[in-house]
Amino acid sequence: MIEVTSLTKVYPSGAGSVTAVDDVSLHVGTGRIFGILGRSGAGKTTLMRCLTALERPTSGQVTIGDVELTTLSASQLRAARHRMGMIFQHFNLLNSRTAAGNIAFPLEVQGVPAAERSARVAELIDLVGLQGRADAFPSQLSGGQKQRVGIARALAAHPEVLFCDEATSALDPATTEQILDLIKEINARTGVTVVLITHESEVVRRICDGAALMEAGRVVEQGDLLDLLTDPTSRLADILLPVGDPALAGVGESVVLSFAQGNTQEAVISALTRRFGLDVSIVGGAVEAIAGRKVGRLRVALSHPEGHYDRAAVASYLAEHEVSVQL
Ligand SMILES: Nc1ncnc2c1ncn2[C@@H]1O[C@H](COP(=O)(O)OP(=O)(O)OP(=O)(O)O)[C@@H](O)[C@H]1O
Repeated sequence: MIEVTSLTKVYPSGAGSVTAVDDVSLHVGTGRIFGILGRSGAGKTTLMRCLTALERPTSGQVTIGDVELTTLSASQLRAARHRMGMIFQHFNLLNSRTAAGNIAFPLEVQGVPAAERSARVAELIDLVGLQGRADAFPSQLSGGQKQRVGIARALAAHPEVLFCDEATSALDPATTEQILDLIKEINARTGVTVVLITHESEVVRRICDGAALMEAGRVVEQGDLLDLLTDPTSRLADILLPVGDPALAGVGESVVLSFAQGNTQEAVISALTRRFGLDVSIVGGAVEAIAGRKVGRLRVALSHPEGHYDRAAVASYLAEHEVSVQL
């Protein structure tokens, strides 16, 4: 479990200061895959550096498991960091060491005996799908293979949390998918909690079960991904499953219908026409398999020949059919 409480990080800047992280509170349950999405400059890297104790916050607390990082001494912090794995956008491998040598490195630093180290490295090579490449140097590996080495190295000491800092931003779309799927598989097999910071909505859509949206140093939304995606007012939902500009609605009232269920949405749309006499035109829509469910958002323009309709009845009919809407 990760608990962040009122975390603020202020950097001095020229004559003034920059608040890179501004009063952020976050909760990430054990074993979850949690994505922190934000544009460049939103404060993601600074937040990640505070979570991994590479940076001391100006104020606030970070608790990982049962350890409150902000109260630890330098040596206690080093020990706490052994319980965290990190992977990076540019892999940060040692070019003079083979894949196996890179994976073994943190175990050497921690003084793990040679025989135990080689057994663990062999296990990790298998886990990340690098069979046959253990003796290759980073310069002989593709970007995706380098990130597999990075993941294996991060997992070497059995961390409680795997932190991923823009881990797929340097990879092409197909390799990105493979690496994300690998992270998801590792989470399922080992139960390691995963925290990803990213500016790519695909990362959150593909593997996360929880997410936060960061803007100008603040977390403006956070929670269970399915709850956010089925909340018609969610900004994160608009980013992850965009459904078109309300201005394109033309005649009628533009509303978003959100659902996380089977194929009943077509029936719901026709019921709006049959039962309530509404004209419904579809402006835009997106349906994706997210967190193991089929999740959809649909922007429709609603109008009624008489100019008004029973909004409460429509809202409760939709709610009965597990379709969320804000009317
Ligand atoms: N060491 C520092 N000194 C001064 N200002 C900093 C420092 N590190 C970050 N900042 C400022 O804090 C803000 C947030 O930066 P941060 O790198 O955390 O954002 P980000 O969301 O990770 O962006 P990017 O994806 O571009 O790295 C920015 O305005 C940045 O200029």
